[in-house]
Amino acid sequence: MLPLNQNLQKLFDIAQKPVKTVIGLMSGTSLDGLDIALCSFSGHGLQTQYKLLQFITIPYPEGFKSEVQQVFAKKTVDLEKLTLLNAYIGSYHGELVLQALSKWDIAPDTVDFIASHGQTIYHAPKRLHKQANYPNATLQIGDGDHLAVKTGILTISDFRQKHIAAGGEGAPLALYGDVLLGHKPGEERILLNIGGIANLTYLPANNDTTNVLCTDVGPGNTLVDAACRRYFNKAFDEDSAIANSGKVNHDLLTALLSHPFFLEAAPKTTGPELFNLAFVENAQQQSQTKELPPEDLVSTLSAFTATSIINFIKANIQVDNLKIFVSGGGARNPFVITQLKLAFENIKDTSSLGINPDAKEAILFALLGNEALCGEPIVLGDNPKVLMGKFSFAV
Ligand SMILES: Nc1ncnc2c1ncn2[C@@H]1O[C@H](COP(=O)(O)OP(=O)(O)OP(=O)(O)O)[C@@H](O)[C@H]1O
Ligand SMILES: CC(=O)N[C@H]1[C@@H]2OC[C@@H](O2)[C@@H](O)[C@@H]1O[C@H](C)C(=O)O
Repeated sequence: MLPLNQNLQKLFDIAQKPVKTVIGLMSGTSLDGLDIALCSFSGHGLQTQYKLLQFITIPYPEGFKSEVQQVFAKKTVDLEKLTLLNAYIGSYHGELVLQALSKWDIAPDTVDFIASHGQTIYHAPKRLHKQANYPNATLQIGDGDHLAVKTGILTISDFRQKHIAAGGEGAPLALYGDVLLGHKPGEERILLNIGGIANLTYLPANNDTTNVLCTDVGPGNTLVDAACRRYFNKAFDEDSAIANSGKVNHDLLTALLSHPFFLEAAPKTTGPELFNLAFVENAQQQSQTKELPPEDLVSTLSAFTATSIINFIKANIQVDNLKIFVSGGGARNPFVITQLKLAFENIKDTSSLGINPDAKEAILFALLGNEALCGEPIVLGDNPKVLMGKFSFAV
């Protein structure tokens, strides 16, 4: 037999290791920074065991955010800018990984692989683009080859395309991690992530994976963040200070909740391509609330986030003794969490499951990378039965 080339040999050797050291990277729709989770993994599938060894979010500088904003969720963009950002973000994320490793005093060559989500630039499920001849589509940039070459570490990236190729919408991928790490027989659980967009996974007590449901439910923080940027020159509503200083306008709230997205059957996905300030202005026009004071707008948008989550769960997951575990930056938004607590008895953040709520999505990508390298496709109802991710070698 011919020897494997060095890249394939390395891949084979890593796949055989009983314990792997993995970096999971997530750069979400909030554009707040890069989440870096250093984990160790052993096993795969339902036997997966992981430990979070280190976690950091490295905030993006304002200059970087505004560059990305130029192409983010925009129908029309400067194609040169997009091309430049694809290479730049890959290499920049590589630099941030090296910074984090140096801070933790960990040598890059002790990391087996990086699993990188990249930066979503445009999410276009058919429900949004409505062009019969085109499939579901999504675009994440920050090419894995640049990360691999910059860090010298094998990189797995671009996880969402296979999900679409196999019939999905490319999201939410949380399902795969939530089933492997968050399921407990005998307990009705929801794992709710409130990031830029809110999504949830329902894990039934009877262990029936055909009944697992994972879907986006509506805006998480994206509208509140956008209103804070426009009216208060702030990146977000820290500790709900603005929302708590305003009043919820119920006419506007009703108009926001009347969007057909909320009546569509789950699973479904969405993004800031739909939930943006133009959508809010349209609802303000419908409800004749264009003159609303900005703090009332932030209150109403915060109530919109909470109410759309509450409505979805009440309409779709009618089970007794439901336990809800929240993650994502929205878990730190007191206004939203207070409303959720009024609606549901049993709600905590995912740290009570031993899962760091800020790190959960970065851990998810580390886990998906582990599956890509040494897992088997698993059956989860009608969800695509695939292993996702593309391999980039450092040499
Ligand atoms: N102290 C706080 N008070 C209020 N809101 C907060 C606080 N801390 C974080 N947030 C919210 O959380 C957001 C960041 O959330 P997160 O990092 O989960 O988003 P993301 O990973 O970009 O999202 P997605 O899962 O949609 O890709 C901030 O933009 C802000 O809206
Ligand atoms: C296309 C895209 O980037 N979607 C994100 C976004 O952020 C939250 C929600 O919308 C979710 O569907 C998804 O991310 C998580 C990690 C997921 O796929 O589970």
